[in-house]
Amino acid sequence: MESRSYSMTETTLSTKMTYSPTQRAKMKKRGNTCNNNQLSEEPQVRVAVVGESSVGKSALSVRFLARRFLPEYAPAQELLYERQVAVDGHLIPLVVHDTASQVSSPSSIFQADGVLVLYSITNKRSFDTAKSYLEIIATEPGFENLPTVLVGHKSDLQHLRQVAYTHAQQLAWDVGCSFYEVSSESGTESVDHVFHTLIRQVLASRQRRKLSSTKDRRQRSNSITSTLWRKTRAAILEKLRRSTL
Ligand SMILES: Nc1nc2c(ncn2[C@@H]2O[C@H](COP(=O)(O)OP(=O)(O)OP(=O)(O)O)[C@@H](O)[C@H]2O)c(=O)[nH]1
Repeated sequence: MESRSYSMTETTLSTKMTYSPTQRAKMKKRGNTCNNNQLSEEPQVRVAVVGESSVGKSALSVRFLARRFLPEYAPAQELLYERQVAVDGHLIPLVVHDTASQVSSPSSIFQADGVLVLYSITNKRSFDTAKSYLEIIATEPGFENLPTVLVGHKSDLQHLRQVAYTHAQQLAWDVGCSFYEVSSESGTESVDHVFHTLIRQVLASRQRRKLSSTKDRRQRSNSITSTLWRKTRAAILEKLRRSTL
């Protein structure tokens, strides 16, 4: 795989962000914690953006990370973007993998903590491809409970719509993932919402795993304690029995 890590200073992607007063005010408005010192550092979150060619994977990634629209279509090789983002008081080192993967070998998904499955609402075939990705995520071993969001992209092109909203909604419902229609052309808000939703799902899933492993440890330790207690009790009873002989 050819991949590049962009640096924010060169291409406005990938840096450790510190926030200006204006940015902090905006983050506060969006519900994010606004003080760098109050943000808790989290482990890296890796997001794979998958979907058929030309559905707008690069446009969506760049809209979220660099707040601008890519009007030109330049078929891209795989790219990795790195940046820190603030979500709900957590400072997340985010890696966005703008993929060129084939549905038949979705290796990028194996390395991801969460997946955005894109199709264009103007292209029925891209919806079928998205469906194939969702089927793989739902059925392949190793992808159990992988946080996933289905994204109907280019929602500004309503007059060219080929995929009904309700059709996609039903698919998302069937496989148990979130679903949004968004446009990278129209602005940042809906695109932010998609990424933030996925990041929240990744954090929640990590939290669940942590809790269940703590529960397992506690159960194991309880069973060790009760075995020890049974042995100690037996030893005491034996001592008492001997002393009364
Ligand atoms: N109208 C509209 N056009 C969009 C939108 N998102 C992307 N495009 C356009 O769709 C074309 C393809 O976008 P890309 O981001 O290059 O698509 P891609 O999925 O990365 O394509 P590959 O690199 O071939 O995989 C570009 O001309 C974009 O400007 C959108 O939300 N609305």
